[in-house]
Formats: sequence, C-alpha cells, structure tokens
Amino acid sequence: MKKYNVVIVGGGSTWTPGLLQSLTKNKNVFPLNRLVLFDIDAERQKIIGEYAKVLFKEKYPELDFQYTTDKEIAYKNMDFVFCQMRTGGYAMRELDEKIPLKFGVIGQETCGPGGFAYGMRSIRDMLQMIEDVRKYSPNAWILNYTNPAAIVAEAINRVYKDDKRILNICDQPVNLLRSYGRLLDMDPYEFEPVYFGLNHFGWFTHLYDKFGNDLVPKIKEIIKRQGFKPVDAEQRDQSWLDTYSIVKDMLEDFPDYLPNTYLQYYYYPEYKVKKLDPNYTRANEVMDGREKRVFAECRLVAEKGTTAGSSVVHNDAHGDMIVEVAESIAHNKNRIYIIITENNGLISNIQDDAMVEVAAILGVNGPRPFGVGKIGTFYKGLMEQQLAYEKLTVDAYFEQSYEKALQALTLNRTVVDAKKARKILDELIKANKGYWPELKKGRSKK
Ligand SMILES: NC(=O)c1ccc[n+]([C@@H]2O[C@H](COP(=O)([O-])OP(=O)(O)OC[C@H]3O[C@@H](n4cnc5c(N)ncnc54)[C@H](O)[C@@H]3O)[C@@H](O)[C@H]2O)c1
Ligand SMILES: O=P(O)(O)OC[C@H]1O[C@H](O[C@H]2[C@H](O)[C@@H](O)[C@@H](O)O[C@@H]2CO)[C@H](O)[C@@H](O)[C@@H]1O
Ligand SMILES: [Mn+2]
Repeated sequence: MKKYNVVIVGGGSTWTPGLLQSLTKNKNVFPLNRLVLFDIDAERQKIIGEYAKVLFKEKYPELDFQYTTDKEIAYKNMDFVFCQMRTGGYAMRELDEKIPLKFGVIGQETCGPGGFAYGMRSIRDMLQMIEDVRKYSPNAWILNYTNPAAIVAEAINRVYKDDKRILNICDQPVNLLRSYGRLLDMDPYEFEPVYFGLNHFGWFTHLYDKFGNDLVPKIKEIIKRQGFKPVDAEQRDQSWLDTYSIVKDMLEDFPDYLPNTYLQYYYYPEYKVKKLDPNYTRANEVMDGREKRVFAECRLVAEKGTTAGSSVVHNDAHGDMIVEVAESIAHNKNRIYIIITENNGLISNIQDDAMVEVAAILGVNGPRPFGVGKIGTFYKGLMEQQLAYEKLTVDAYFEQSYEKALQALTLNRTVVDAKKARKILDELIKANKGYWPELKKGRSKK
C-alpha cells in the first residue's frame, strides 16, 4: 500500500496530540511515510513535537517524523496538508469573545462579531499558507479545519476557485452523529446523513440507518423527552453541556429538523447573552483547561520518555474525521462526510456561489455532494441573512472597506442594530491592529 507524506499546519495546536493518535490508530489503513509538524510558534511546536517523538517511538517506529518552523521542510513533497491554525492565539480569541459582550452582544469564537474578527485575521494567513504549499507541493490535498470555516472557505473560494484539492471541513456534524449514536445505542458509522446549511449553521433533515429507516423522528422524540448530551459528556466543560442541552429547546420551537448546536446563538441571542459571563468566556475556560492539560501532559510524556498512563486526549472525533477524510480521498473509498463546498444548485433556492455545508461522497476526485432541493422559507431566510453577512465580511477584507464591515455586522442576527455594530466594529479594529487589513471609509463597491 502507498505510504503518504502529511504535514500538520498549526502543529502546536491543542488538537494535535489527538490527531497524532488518530494517525497512529489508522496506520494500517492510511500508512504514512513522512509526517511533519509545522507551526510559527517554535515553543508550542517543540512541546507537542517532543511528545510526538515518544508516541511514535512506541507506536510508529518506521515513521519519518520531524517538527519544524521552516516552510520548505514542512511543505516539500507532501500528499496531504492538515491545517488547524489560530491567528492571534487564545489571547485574541478572548478579545473576540469579550468585546461584543461589553455591548450586550454574543461573544463567541465563530459566531457573531467574534467570528467576524477571527475571520478577518484568519484569511491572510490561510491564503499565505496555500501559496506556500502550492510552491512546494502543487498537487497536495489541503484539508482545512481553521475557523471560522465559513468565512475562510468563502475567501479561499474567491482566490483559488479552480484549485479542486482544497477542502474545508468541520467536526461538529461528526460529533453530533456520534452523540446521536450514543443516544440510540447505535454505531454512528452506520448512519447516512442528509444535511444542509452553512458552516455552524445547518440542519440534519434525515438520518438513515443501514436498512433505510429514517432515525430523525426517534432522535427528536428522545431529545424532547430526556434532553441531549455530547458523546463525550463526561469529559466536557459545563459550557458544552449547556450547549447540547439547549437542543431540546430548539426542537420545541422548530421541530422540523435536528439543528447544529451553533444555531443556539442565532435563535436565542438575548437568552444566551444573559448566560455568558463577560469576565470569563470560553477562551478562559480553554486556557485554564484544555490548553494547560494538553501542554502539561505532553511535557510529562517527553520527560518520562513513555506515553504509558498518559491521557492527553479524550474526544477523538476531531482527529478521526480528518484522517478518515484523507483516507477516503486517497483510497477512493467514497464514504459519506459532511463537508463545505460551493452550492451550484445543491440547495436549489440558494444562490450558486454560496459555500454550503452538505453531505458528500468523498473519493479520489474530491467531494461529490448530495443536493437537497428547495428549502422552506424559514431556513432560506435564516441562511440568506447569514450568507450575506459572511460574503460582506470577505468583501470587507478584500476591499479594505469599513462600510462593508459595518454592513456585515449589522446583518448578523446576533447584532442587528447598526449603532451597536459600529461601536463593536470600532473596538475590534483597535484590538486587531496588525492582524486585519486597514479598513478605510468610502471605498465600498456595491
Ligand atoms: N473546523 C472545526 O470544526 C474545528 C474544530 C476544532 C478546532 N478548529 C480550529 O482549529 C484551530 C486550532 O485550534 P486550537 O484551539 O487548538 O488553537 P491553538 O491556538 O491551540 O492552536 C493553533 C496553532 O496554530 C499556530 N499558528 C498560528 N498561526 C499560524 C500560521 N500562520 N501558520 C502555522 N501555524 C500557525 C499557533 O502557534 C498554534 O500553535 C483553530 O482555528 C480552531 O478554530 C476547527
Ligand atoms: O471551544 P473549544 O475550543 O473547545 O471548541 C471550539 C470548536 O468546537 C467544535 O468542535 C468540537 C468538536 O466538534 C468535537 O468533536 C470535539 O472535538 O470538541 C470540539 C470542541 O470542544 C467546532 O466544530 C469547532 O469548529 C470549534 O473550533
Ligand atoms: Mn466546526
């Protein structure tokens, strides 16, 4: 079997140890020749890289492994690029979440003004990464997790429309499938989902078992009766448990489909703002929790020279998904995953150039997505407003337009009020100096 060369961009990410374990677990079906971790932060990279050396000495001794901050070493002769970078780190995530909350607006990593600010930071680094990769590995598949995936995907599609080997993915639908599996006591790998929406803004309309029975009615009934928990509830922070438990409310209000958990911020912005603590947001929870745990554990493993007794990762949906997607492409497995792709009639009453999230067969030529036909007025209305926000955000980036940025934020359901949008935008501009292009007034194309 062919052995592949893979680079992980954002090798110092808190998700990297889990991804390394997924690669190890899948070495018989997706064998690697060479693996490189690349990061711009040498210190973070070293800690995870030294952990990786110990893991591979034990479980993957044949692997040619290296960690680096050198782009040429990272990107040369690669078959797959797995990307999960965070421009500005958790320090900027904290500001993305706290600034909107000062104005009584949702403060969240990928939704609302937080997602807008993060998107404006991610675009530049993501486009640079693709340019660098294409210089050294013109045919490598680029599988991207970097958030906010909706905005990143829209920006990439404008510059690299003809590059058919870039795929943006999100692990939240997979995580939901695993959680439905736990609820029903069934194997989620046997599910065949029908899904539509935008990233972090979508719905499961059907979920077929291997006999063709639709499980959605049963899942709805169970959630309405007993609530909903993530597959790895025992390891989750309280904020994630709250997120899953609100699915019950969403189903009571809008019972058509199973919602992506991120819809909570758009259905219930006022309620959620009241629940969020403006002085201690999810970024704080992650910095005090996952980040500390992962880095402490990696240091310990490197010091002891063994992974015995180490429990650096709990949830493996994130690592598993990207490895399985790569394997499905590499070996033309034609398995079904929920991915982000250009609409082109998949949702027939949504514009063609929307980057939508739908189920697709994944093989050697990339995704062959499934269409869902016409969607109902409520879903169309929600999606078009969010889509306009996403497109205007990307316009604001490329046109360096203050007006487009203001339009984008005003259209976001979590903001709505233009005066509030302006105040938040002005403060985000100050906080993101050096990360965003300079936004200028009076240069907006219609
Ligand atoms: N799509 C999804 O469903 C999904 C799921 C989980 C995480 N994510 C995303 O994965 C990323 C990593 O998340 P995290 O919480 O582990 O963050 P993190 O800050 O722990 O890790 C990100 C790493 O990227 C590095 N980095 C920053 N800019 C870079 C650049 N230009 N080139 C290379 N490396 C760079 C940082 O130094 C850091 O080590 C984020 O974008 C997050 O939103 C996406
Ligand atoms: O707040 P964080 O940093 O914990 O998570 C933000 C990410 O949340 C989603 O990812 C889930 C993922 O679906 C699940 O499989 C598991 O790995 O936990 C993650 C969160 O804990 C979301 O899909 C990502 O886009 C977010 O970045
Ligand atoms: Mn996601």
